[in-house]
Amino acid sequence: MFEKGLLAGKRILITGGGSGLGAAMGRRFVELGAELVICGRRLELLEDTAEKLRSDLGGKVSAVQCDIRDGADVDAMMDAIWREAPIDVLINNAAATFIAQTEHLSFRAADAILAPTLHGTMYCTLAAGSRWIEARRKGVVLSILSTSTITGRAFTVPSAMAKSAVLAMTKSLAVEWGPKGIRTVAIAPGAFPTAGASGQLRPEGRDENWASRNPLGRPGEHRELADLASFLISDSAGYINGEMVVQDGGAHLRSSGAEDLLQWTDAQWEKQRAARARS
Ligand SMILES: CCCCCCC/C=C/C(=O)SCCNC(=O)CCNC(=O)[C@H](O)C(C)(C)COP(=O)(O)OP(=O)(O)OC[C@H]1O[C@@H](n2cnc3c(N)ncnc32)[C@H](O)[C@@H]1OP(=O)(O)O
Ligand SMILES: NC(=O)C1=CN([C@@H]2O[C@H](COP(=O)(O)OP(=O)(O)OC[C@H]3O[C@@H](n4cnc5c(N)ncnc54)[C@H](OP(=O)(O)O)[C@@H]3O)[C@@H](O)[C@H]2O)C=CC1
Repeated sequence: MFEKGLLAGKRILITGGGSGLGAAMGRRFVELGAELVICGRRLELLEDTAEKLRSDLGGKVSAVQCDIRDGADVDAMMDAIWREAPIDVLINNAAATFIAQTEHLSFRAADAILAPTLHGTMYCTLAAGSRWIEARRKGVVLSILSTSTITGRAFTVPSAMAKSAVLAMTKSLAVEWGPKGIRTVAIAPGAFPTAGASGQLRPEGRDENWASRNPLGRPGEHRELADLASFLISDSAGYINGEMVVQDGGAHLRSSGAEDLLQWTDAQWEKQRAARARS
């Protein structure tokens, strides 16, 4: 679909690049010629992913441990990256979520979602953007959001709030940083099964028929998202700025994806809380 060297010469940082969609995007970017840096909290996972990419594809891939909830950690990571070479693209992919009845969320639980998904994303964007602007370099920020930015989403309210805020950031910075050569873009994926998303969002007992209710009758494939991301960060998309592309098979036109949970009984929610307390 793409020229082999579509991303040649680009150095890309993916937050949460050790697993799930972050790892899938990383693989595609390296296939297309990019140099990759992946970060997250679990160094062993990151090293394993980086090693697999290097041995499969032969590209330059490095792993950095960083908790994006901590601004000082983000700055230290960016300093270390910049000492080697500046990045050209930041992928804001790391995030957290879980299903819960909102009235049962403690403040700490709300912060557990908002801290990486909103604050961490802002810290990474600021840390990359300020360095690009100081050096008068071009850059691209691609944020992985959600269709909850359009529909809202019951039972994952802090995630919907954080993703909507990052969409506002994407649109606002398109205007403020566009003149400085920095593009900000976003993808709103529908359901792309990953261990992280399934673990947090699809506990045992939740409706199994969600994929068949998608207008296209299937979930997304990681490769499809990775291809869209590759295009959006490439020079071929150089005139796309401030936009969020929805990639969900049309699912959000039908429902937000949380309506099955409205049927859950208090007993089911109680069971969900108890299962978490035991884990
Ligand atoms: C059409 C459908 C499309 C679907 C769209 C989906 C859109 C978004 C998807 C995603 O984001 S998928 C990515 C999912 N991946 C992850 O979440 C991975 C990262 N996860 C984590 O870091 C953690 O699992 C966590 C969920 C953030 C928890 O992290 P943390 O270590 O900070 O938590 P704790 O210290 O254990 O607890 C803090 C606080 O939060 C409460 N809490 C934690 N989990 C739950 C839960 N499942 N339910 C309710 N409350 C929870 C915990 O009890 C603590 O609060 P207090 O008890 O101290 O008050
Ligand atoms: N899969 C899906 O269906 C959908 C996913 N999305 C979005 O796609 C993105 C990827 O999700 P997905 O691949 O499914 O899930 P994963 O759980 O695999 O990805 C989350 C990644 O973020 C990292 N991460 C979490 N917290 C932090 C932190 N504080 N600091 C640094 N890294 C962190 C995790 O690594 P570690 O734990 O090692 O830190 C992990 O690699 C997310 O933004 C998600 O909201 C949106 C809609 C649907």
